[in-house]
Amino acid sequence: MSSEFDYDVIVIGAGYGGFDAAKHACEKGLKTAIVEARDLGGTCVNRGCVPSKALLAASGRVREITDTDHLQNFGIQVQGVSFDRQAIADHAANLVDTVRTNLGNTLKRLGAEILMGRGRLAGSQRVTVTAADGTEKTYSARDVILATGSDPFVPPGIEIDGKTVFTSDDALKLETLPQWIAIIGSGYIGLEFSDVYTALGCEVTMIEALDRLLPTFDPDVAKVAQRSLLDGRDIETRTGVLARKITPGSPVVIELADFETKELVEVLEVDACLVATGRIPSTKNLGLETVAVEVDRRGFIPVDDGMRVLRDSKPVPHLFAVGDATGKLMLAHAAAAQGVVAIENITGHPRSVDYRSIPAATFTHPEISSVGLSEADAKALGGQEGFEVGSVRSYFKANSKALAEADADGFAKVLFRKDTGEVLGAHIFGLHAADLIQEVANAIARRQSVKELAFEVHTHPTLSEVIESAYKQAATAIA
Ligand SMILES: Cc1cc2nc3c(=O)[nH]c(=O)nc-3n(C[C@H](O)[C@H](O)[C@H](O)COP(=O)(O)OP(=O)(O)OC[C@H]3O[C@@H](n4cnc5c(N)ncnc54)[C@H](O)[C@@H]3O)c2cc1C
Ligand SMILES: NC(=O)c1ccc[n+]([C@@H]2O[C@H](COP(=O)([O-])OP(=O)(O)OC[C@H]3O[C@@H](n4cnc5c(N)ncnc54)[C@H](O)[C@@H]3O)[C@@H](O)[C@H]2O)c1
Repeated sequence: MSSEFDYDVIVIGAGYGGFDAAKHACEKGLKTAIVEARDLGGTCVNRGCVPSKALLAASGRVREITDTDHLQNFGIQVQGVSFDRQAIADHAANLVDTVRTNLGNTLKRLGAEILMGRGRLAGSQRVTVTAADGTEKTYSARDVILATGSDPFVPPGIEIDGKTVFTSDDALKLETLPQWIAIIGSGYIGLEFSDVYTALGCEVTMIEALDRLLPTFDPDVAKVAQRSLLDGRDIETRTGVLARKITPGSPVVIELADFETKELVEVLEVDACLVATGRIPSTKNLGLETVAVEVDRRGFIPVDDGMRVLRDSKPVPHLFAVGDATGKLMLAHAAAAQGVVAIENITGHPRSVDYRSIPAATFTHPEISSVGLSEADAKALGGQEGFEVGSVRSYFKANSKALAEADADGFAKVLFRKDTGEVLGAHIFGLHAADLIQEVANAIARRQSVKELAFEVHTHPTLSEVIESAYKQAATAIA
């Protein structure tokens, strides 16, 4: 026990960022407390990754066994497929319970103290916790980690009733399957839910403010993904239009305005609407003013790559922040990695987060994944540092395993330095892209060159040979 302080470390927020920080702190022998205002596990476990992947798994099965054309390739006929919406919803809810319980048990087993309530800074090295009954208690800690995560962003003019107009928080409960649903936003959440809804028989209209769909993805990957995941499923789409007013009810009324002129262009009447327009940090009322820290324009806590909170661009002693609240990469594994890095620095082992090697995946059928630099950023870096960027594509239709699965749509694009061969990034659309990206992520983490990677032997026949083929093409291109 720390004699001077109540705890060595207090973590505010028990999402993946906070959980991994607290877990690693306990493993390092630190006296640790973790404060949570809502549910252990945060967004990912309760309202994010975990339930969404459960819905995608169940609806994916429905898609598979109702895809008669695909099954025909194997000589299989299936008739009369039915599913129970509530049972699918229960599958997701039960998984959430299991994962949340496991997470709590892990923290208890490791000796972390769980303080249920809302935490806020009360000056340097002090945290006040307000419990649900209003009682307050202030604790001291040598180091404090802010891990308060994020919430759905709802643009002004959009009214949420949680029944007919909702964010992912409510959509994950799968309380209804509307006949016609509009999805606002073609990012991660919009895409994953369009996959779930179309598999379960809903008609979807997708609305995107920017002038192209899937604007956050590699443009070439986005084109192929759009063809397969949206056009191929008869999803109606609108681009360059903002959902400027949405009124819940029956029907839900959506006013669409031109993104540039802001003039009304269309009014849609649908059965339901999912608002998937990004997320904002949960950094209000955190007591940041007590340590004179200012959040940025969008509310994110400024941090360096060692996860130290910055005040006037300089680290604030004993104060760290991790996860979505920092806005670096709003992904569960990124939050977890940041939590571990914060503890390493607290325990005197200097470490920083290597964002370039953190992969991302969208769990549609098939999946989309990426790691490292976009092609535009790679070329900009090349311009600054004086190297040329190479780009190769390897297609699933040339892969025996994908052909055996009769699921050979897609490709992997690998970006590399033409001088050294160092891998700079990869963007994949295709079967199991979320698993395939890890190999490239590991290569980027080690700053490896395609010159060596091209000689690494891959199991035949596996989808991993799509990456092997890309490495070989890249090595040949610079030989
Ligand atoms: C629908 C959906 C699907 C997703 N799918 C994926 C995926 O497949 N893969 C992936 O990597 N990421 C996914 N994400 C993103 C992922 O959920 C987040 O990046 C991750 O949860 C961030 O973790 P965090 O610890 O920073 O914050 P959070 O998980 O948001 O946790 C923060 C916690 O802090 C608590 N808190 C906030 N303020 C206080 C306070 N003052 N006092 C005490 N407690 C407080 C909150 O109650 C919450 O429990 C998904 C997100 C959504 C919405
Ligand atoms: N598989 C995963 O890892 C996963 C899954 C879901 C969510 N997430 C995380 O959650 C975050 C939030 O996801 P998201 O899909 O909500 O955000 P996003 O930023 O990925 O996409 C939001 C989209 O909505 C559009 N938009 C914004 N306002 C609009 C308006 N008024 N009208 C029309 N379009 C509008 C934006 O142009 C953008 O394309 C992601 O950034 C990601 O980090 C990750």
